[in-house]
Parts: sequence; structure tokens; C-alpha cells
Amino acid sequence: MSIVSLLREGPAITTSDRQVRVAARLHLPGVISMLAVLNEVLSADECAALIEMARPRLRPSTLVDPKTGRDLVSSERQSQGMFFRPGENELVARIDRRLAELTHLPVEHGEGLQILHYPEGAGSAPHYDWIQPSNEANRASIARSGQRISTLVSYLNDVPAGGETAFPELGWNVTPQRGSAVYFESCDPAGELYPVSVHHSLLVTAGEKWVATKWARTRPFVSA
Ligand SMILES: O=C(O)CCC(=O)C(=O)O
Ligand SMILES: [Fe+2]
Repeated sequence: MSIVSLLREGPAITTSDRQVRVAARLHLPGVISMLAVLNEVLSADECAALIEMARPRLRPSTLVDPKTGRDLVSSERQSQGMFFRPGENELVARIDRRLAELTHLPVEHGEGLQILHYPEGAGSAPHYDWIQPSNEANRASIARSGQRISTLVSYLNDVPAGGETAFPELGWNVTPQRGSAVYFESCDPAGELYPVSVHHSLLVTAGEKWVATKWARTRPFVSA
């Protein structure tokens, strides 16, 4: 069987410590190699523990200015975020390994797990996770580690209303459900962008939203 995407095959993916169920897969050759919804990625206890470890370390989320490569803090109501270092404690190491085992990429290709918190009224603007080679910092990052090829956004809580991960070019919205995740690929193995991977978080209209994002590169990740 030829590999159509980096996501492992089958209706369930066996990792070293958990069976992850594949609820849906979208594979459109030449358009996007994979957009999938996964269930039972994280346990309720793991979701709660990640939130509590992240909470004291949250900082306003920044957007990278595509022209300068500098971080911009948006004036709109936005999320707050933080990064764990790869494998920085036992729980993070276990989750880093499990998330890598969902794919055909080694754990070393993963960036540190990012936690985002959206308060009520917050969302995000449509964007690509693909790194634009439009400034020196981004070109250096691509030179060190390759492109960001895959994204796994795991939902750490049930959002009472809103907060879906939306793919406007595909008319596809994923509802946040604790322990579930959306997986997608932003480019092909050669690094060519899939424009339909553009996505954003819809506004949280009631309650709050917590997610854990794992990005993986085409080569082992080396931080700046
Ligand atoms: O919060 C979401 O639903 C999407 C998160 C996201 O796009 C990202 O972390 O790059
Ligand atoms: Fe994103």
C-alpha cells in the first residue's frame, strides 16, 4: 500500500499507550493529502493536567508579521499561549511520543507542544501553519528544520458554544470536543503549500476554549 499521507492508516491507530480512533478522513489528491478528525487522543486527566501546567505560563499570542518576521500582538480580543519544550516533563514526553506515533514522522520532527487559551469572545484570523519564506527569520527556520508539514490540534475542553476550527476553503468546521483532535497537512513532501489548509478558530461565543497544537517539520526540529 502506498502512503497517501503522513497519518497512519486504518480506522484506529495503535500507539504505545493508547488506541486513537479515526472518526473521518478527507484525502483529495493534489488538493490536500489529509484532513482528519481523531477521537480519544488524550484522556480527560491529561487534558486537565496540560491546562493546569500551562495556565501560569500563558502570554498574549503573537502573530508573525509576514514582512518583518517580528512578533505582533494583536489589539483584538485574542488567545493566550505558551510552548512546552519537547519532552520537558514526563506527561509532555508521553504525549509528544503518542502524537508522533499517529504519523509516519519520528518524534524529533515535532516542535514543542503549544497550548492556546481562548477566552469568551476570542478567535483567530484565517492563516496557514505553513511558514512563509518571506523574511530572514522564517527562511532560517525552514533551513534548520524544513517546512511545517503537519498540524494536530487537540481539544482540551468541551466549548459550550462556538470555537470550531474552520477550514473556509473546504466549508468544513470541526467542533471542539475534549480529548479529540483535528489533523491536517499544510504542504506536500516537497514543501508545496496546500492553499485549502487555510484555517482559523471561530469566535468562542460561550465559555472558553483550550487546545494543544503539535506541529511537525519535514526534518528534525531545531529551535532558533
Ligand atoms: O484553535 C484552533 O482551533 C486552531 C489552532 C491553530 O490554528 C493553530 O494552533 O495553529
Ligand atoms: Fe493554525
